[in-house]
Amino acid sequence: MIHVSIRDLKKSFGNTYVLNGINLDIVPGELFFLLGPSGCGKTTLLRSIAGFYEPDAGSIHFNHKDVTKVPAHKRNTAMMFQSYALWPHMNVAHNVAFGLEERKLPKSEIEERVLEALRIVRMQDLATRKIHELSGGQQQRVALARSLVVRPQCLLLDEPLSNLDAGLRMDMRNEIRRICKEFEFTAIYVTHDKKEAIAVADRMAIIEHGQVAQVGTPKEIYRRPVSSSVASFIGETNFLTGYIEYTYGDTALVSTPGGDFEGRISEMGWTPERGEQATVAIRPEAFVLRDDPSFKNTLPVNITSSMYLGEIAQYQLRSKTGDIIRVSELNPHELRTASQEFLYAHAEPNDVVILRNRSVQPHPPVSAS
Ligand SMILES: Nc1ncnc2c1ncn2[C@@H]1O[C@H](COP(=O)(O)OP(=O)(O)OP(=O)(O)O)[C@@H](O)[C@H]1O
Repeated sequence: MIHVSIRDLKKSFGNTYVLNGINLDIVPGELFFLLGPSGCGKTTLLRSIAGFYEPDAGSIHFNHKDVTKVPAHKRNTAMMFQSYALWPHMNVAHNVAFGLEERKLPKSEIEERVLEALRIVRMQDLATRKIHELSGGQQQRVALARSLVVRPQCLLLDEPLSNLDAGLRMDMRNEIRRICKEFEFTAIYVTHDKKEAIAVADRMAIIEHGQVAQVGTPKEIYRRPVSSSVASFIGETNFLTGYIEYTYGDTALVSTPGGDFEGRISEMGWTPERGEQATVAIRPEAFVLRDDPSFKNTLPVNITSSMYLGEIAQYQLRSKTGDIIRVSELNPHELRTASQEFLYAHAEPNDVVILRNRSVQPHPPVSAS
């Protein structure tokens, strides 16, 4: 198990910085996810950790040892790619053994380690099968065994499940978590699948424009995002803008044109001042539709469209001031239909996040000059 420490990491291609000062600590035995929009630099960061790219600036330490300039084959990491590129003409065991044979290890040790890796992924009974005789999920397991056979200190996974269908993905993500936890790997996992990350990660980093926007457990990031971009990246969110009325502890009240909302302040160390602009973020499932206007934290709305989807009902609503609000109602007994009459969309303060308003910057390429 290793501790991976990344400091001020920068990497450019041509004159554009793709990693723009990454700082991260991944603790021993942690299953850590890198998540973010396409092109934000996730794969570049993973490849830098593997040693395939040398950064322009900054450092990478494994257990306090500086590996920034150590070549990939001496880092004791194993990387599993999106396309798992197995050799079709070789059988399972031979595919797994290949990396060890290249390293010229003794035959008996290779056999022992291949068997151990196949046991971990529960493929020991299919060791002599040809790759083309395996299902997609079984091929995936062979690719994982091939990564594990080198006994890496750190397992790096780049979209490892993107070639699998939905059912297999679910099985394999649970399997990857089981293996990482049982054998105490430090693992760094890149995906753009938010549900996969929320279900499997111990912690995750949201990367935006080559920088870390937020680090936390899936619950922390889902329930207390630090910005509107993180909030909307990780799940659907309603935003209302307004002004701070008052603050106490980690709670603030924001007055929006449609109604007042009390909620939790998104960022540690930010003490909003009265009159400061702020944004209220509320997930669709955090709203409850009521006929009674007497609740606090409520927005008068009318329904513009509604859809029954079995386990949930989805509503699109319009507030008096024209804001479009989306609400999901779990286990709906009846579907409310579009009407001109006002209902009241209520959210508990604990489910409301108060975000600091920052001027939203479009993302120009950052010059590496
Ligand atoms: N070898 C390279 N040469 C030039 N540009 C590159 C290279 N590798 C990546 N890039 C660029 O760097 C940016 C980040 O790429 P990267 O693959 O790290 O993003 P990502 O977050 O993994 O994206 P995705 O989710 O789409 O896989 C992209 O604009 C990409 O085109």
